[in-house]
Amino acid sequence: MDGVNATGTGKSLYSGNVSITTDLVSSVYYLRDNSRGGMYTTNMNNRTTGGSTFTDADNVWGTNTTANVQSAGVDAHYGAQLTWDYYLSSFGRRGIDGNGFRVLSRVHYGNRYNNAFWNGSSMTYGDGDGTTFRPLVSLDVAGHEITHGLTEKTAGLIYSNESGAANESFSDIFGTMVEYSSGTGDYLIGEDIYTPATAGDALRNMSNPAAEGDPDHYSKRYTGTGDNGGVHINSGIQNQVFYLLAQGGTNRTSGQAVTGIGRPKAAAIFYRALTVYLTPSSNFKAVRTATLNAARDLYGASSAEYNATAQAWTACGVQ
Ligand SMILES: Cc1cccc(C(=O)O)c1OC(=O)C1CC1
Ligand SMILES: [Ca+2]
Ligand SMILES: [Zn+2]
Repeated sequence: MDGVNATGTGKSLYSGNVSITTDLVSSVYYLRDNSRGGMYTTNMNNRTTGGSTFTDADNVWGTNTTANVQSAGVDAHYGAQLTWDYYLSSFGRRGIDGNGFRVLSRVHYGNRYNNAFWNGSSMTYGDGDGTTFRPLVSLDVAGHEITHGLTEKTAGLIYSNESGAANESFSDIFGTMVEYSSGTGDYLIGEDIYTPATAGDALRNMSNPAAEGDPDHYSKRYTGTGDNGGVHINSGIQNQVFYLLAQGGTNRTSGQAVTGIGRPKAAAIFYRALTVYLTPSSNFKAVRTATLNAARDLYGASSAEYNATAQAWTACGVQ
């Protein structure tokens, strides 16, 4: 039944008080957004099956604390909303499939569950155990998980070894872009959710991957079999390429400098590479080629943007 779009007030865990689009049906508000493909957010009640769409009587949701189960629902719903808006306003893409794909966000999954994942049709967020993780619903995580869906529906990068590390990096890149779209951002991944007792750390660091134990240069890549061949480790190489291309700077391993072109242009190059050129088995060399093709298409073969793209990959050891 089509309800009436309403603007609710969401008291989130990590983004303060935010406006969220909700659905009014017979005097009850639902955490559903008919203006964005019908995306909706459910409460899993700390189980791993079932779940029901959050409802509310007065369209004011959560209390900015975990004491109210709606708070995490607000973050997940807001994160999905910002991710939809980012891809639509930046690239004209309506949803992860370009055809208004209806995103489901599931929160309070499992018991003290230290994970967040995309399962092919929905994002799922655990509450964390309170020591390693707080509820995993921050903006960069929402953007990260939903981008796994976009990657699945475009390049389909196989989730192991270098194609898997590229897959992970695209999710970190666009999770970060979604976070910045909120008005404030950083090049840390999961800083709001990771180890609440330790300030300043994160799951990953794009400006200095080594700060979280990941490589910033191809010569330092992990070649073992853990983590599906290091998908969350070697992502640091491509994350560093993006950071240097966007912001400019010098790679700590090679000492090579890169002239930055700004986040929007760097994101446009990586988005076009992902959605036009890459294939399931693409490795870092193929991503370099794809981003050069994208930069040529967007800015010209001898443009500053093209040259900076080549410079960034070279600085990180991918020729
Ligand atoms: C916490 C976690 C564990 C395992 C896989 C992922 C995954 O989605 O790759 C994961 O979530 C993240 O990396 C998000 C970005 C913080
Ligand atoms: Ca961040
Ligand atoms: Zn991921």
